[in-house]
Formats: sequence, structure tokens, C-alpha cells
Amino acid sequence: MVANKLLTLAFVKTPTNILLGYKKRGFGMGRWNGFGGKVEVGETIDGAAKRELMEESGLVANTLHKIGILMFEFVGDPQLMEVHVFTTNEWKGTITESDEMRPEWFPIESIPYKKMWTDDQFWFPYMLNARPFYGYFTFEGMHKIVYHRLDSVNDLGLVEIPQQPRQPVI
Ligand SMILES: Nc1[nH]c(=O)nc2c1ncn2[C@H]1C[C@H](O)[C@@H](COP(=O)(O)OP(=O)(O)OP(=O)(O)O)O1
Repeated sequence: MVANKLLTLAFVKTPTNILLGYKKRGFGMGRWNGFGGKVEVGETIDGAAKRELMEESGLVANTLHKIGILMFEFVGDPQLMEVHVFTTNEWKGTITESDEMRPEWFPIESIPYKKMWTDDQFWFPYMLNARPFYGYFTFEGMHKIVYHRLDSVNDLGLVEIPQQPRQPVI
């Protein structure tokens, strides 16, 4: 059994707009997404979320609210991605493009779902409405979802996080 790959994903939003970043390189390149990355050894998940947000957008979150947990399985890969999703509506600093991300504000009515990860259109409504959620998505390749479940949860601390893919890896 392989340990999950632990990642963060943070969204800065106002009642009408959301800040997304265009991923210029690495995993998810060419897609709009929130800001995030790997949790480093010795870091808390919240600490990693704040650091990644700052590194990729230039913004410092006063507080981050955990709003969701997403699991991603890629058919044939024994390692699950465990992504902790946060939002903030209180931040300071100046939006700054980084090597990895080009930030841009989008009105909530025109989020560019066609240029984002395919799973986002499922769980964004929960995130945008501040409804805590847990999701599990199985991808075949980088676009096609072959299984998914998405639940509203009362307490994210009680979510049982799977440690291995649903599909046996042959
Ligand atoms: N299916 C998916 N839907 C989504 O919305 N975000 C996803 C996703 N799969 C991964 N992510 C997010 C989680 C995380 O914020 C980011 C990937 O992390 P990283 O930026 O660390 O990856 P990289 O391979 O670019 O790493 P570095 O080279 O270390 O920067 O993409």
C-alpha cells in the first residue's frame, strides 16, 4: 500500500467573483484552477494551503476555511491523491503572477468549466455555496471520469479517507 499524495487547493472569493490561476506548468498544465500543491514534510495541511496560495498568487489569507476533501484515483495508479480544499474571503497582498500560475478574477456566473479539470463542475457549486463536501473521482486518463461520488458532509473531520484505489491495480 502506498501513502496518499497529500495536496491543497485554495480559492479566494468575493460574493460575486472568484480568483483562479492558469496553470502554466506541471500537473494540470493549461487548466484554470485554485492555488495549491503538495504538503511538505513537517507542515500542517492548513500551513501548506497558506504557503501555496502565497507562492502562486501573491496573496496572504487571513483565515482559510476548509470546505472539502477530494480523492482522485487514476486507473492503474496505486496512489490516491487526497486534496484538501479551502476558501477565503479575507486576504491581503497584491495579486502576483508566478512561474506556475497566472491569476485572474472570474465572475461566478462565468467560471470557465470547459478549461478546468472535468470534476470541478460537480463540486464547485458546493464550494461556492459554502456547503462542506466529500468527493471521490476515478479518472481514466486526464479527462474522462469513469466513477464519481459526491456527498454533502456535516463534519469534514469525520470523513473516512480511503487509503487505496477502489479498483484493484493489476
Ligand atoms: N482533478 C483535479 N481537480 C482539481 O480541481 N484540482 C486538482 C485535480 N488534481 C489535482 N488538482 C490540484 C491539486 C493541487 O493544488 C494541484 C497539483 O499540485 P502541484 O501544483 O503541486 O503539482 P505539480 O506537479 O505542478 O507540483 P510542483 O512541481 O511541486 O509545483 O492541482
